[in-house]
Amino acid sequence: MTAPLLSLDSLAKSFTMHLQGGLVIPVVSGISLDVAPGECVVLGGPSGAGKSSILKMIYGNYRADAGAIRVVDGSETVDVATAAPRRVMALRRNTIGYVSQFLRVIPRVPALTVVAEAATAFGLSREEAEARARRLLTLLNVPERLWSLPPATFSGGEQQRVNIARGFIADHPLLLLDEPTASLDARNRAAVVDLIETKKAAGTAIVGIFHDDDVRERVATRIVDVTRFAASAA
Ligand SMILES: Nc1ncnc2c1ncn2[C@@H]1O[C@H](COP(=O)(O)OP(=O)(O)OP(=O)(O)O)[C@@H](O)[C@H]1O
Repeated sequence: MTAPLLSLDSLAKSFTMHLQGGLVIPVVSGISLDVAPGECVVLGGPSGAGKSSILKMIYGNYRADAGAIRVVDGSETVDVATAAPRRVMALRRNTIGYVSQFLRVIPRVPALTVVAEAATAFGLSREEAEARARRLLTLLNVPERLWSLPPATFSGGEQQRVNIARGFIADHPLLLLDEPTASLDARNRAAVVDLIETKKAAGTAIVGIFHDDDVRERVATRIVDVTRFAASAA
């Protein structure tokens, strides 16, 4: 088997509610999972099982309570669980892409620039970035008349497609997808499935959450039910 790009080792997460007298809510524990280049591992399980929390730990948004999150970054391996914030920021720039369920709207910046900026931040030239942005917005059926407008007034589905274009434009070796197809119609879901297949074929390692069964079945190389990592209250 190809060496993993991402390795979760005995990872655990609970939340401490400081305003509730320090109440501890255990979420997941003992997560060990390897993801190789070209694989798409889908996290399954019911609402509240901890799927998004796992993605947020890998991206460094949530701190892990225990365990390691090893990510291969060029010739180095970085443990996100213990890395300094500056190292995590560099990982996000070069190695880990993340598509959340909603676009964080940036005021006054046109949609084409919102998308292209993710590629220039990754190190591509402005020309290449804009060419890729145009191609992706076309593939995702975002009408050209919208490209020069800021996405603040776009519909939910249009904003989400700008968000997906932004997440897919660079060549990050690891891509985290948190329900990217949630607000899309069948045609655009199919466009996202095609984009995921292209990334897999290019050797990107993907960890994703998809509520649509048809999308999940089409893109998953493996489905991991996270309820098997359910943590119990101490
Ligand atoms: N920042 C937070 N503070 C407190 N509790 C949180 C926080 N984030 C998540 N939780 C709790 O952790 C549990 C897991 O949430 P998470 O969002 O990871 O689940 P999920 O499996 O992705 O659910 P869904 O499918 O509904 O999105 C939930 O009980 C949630 O309330």
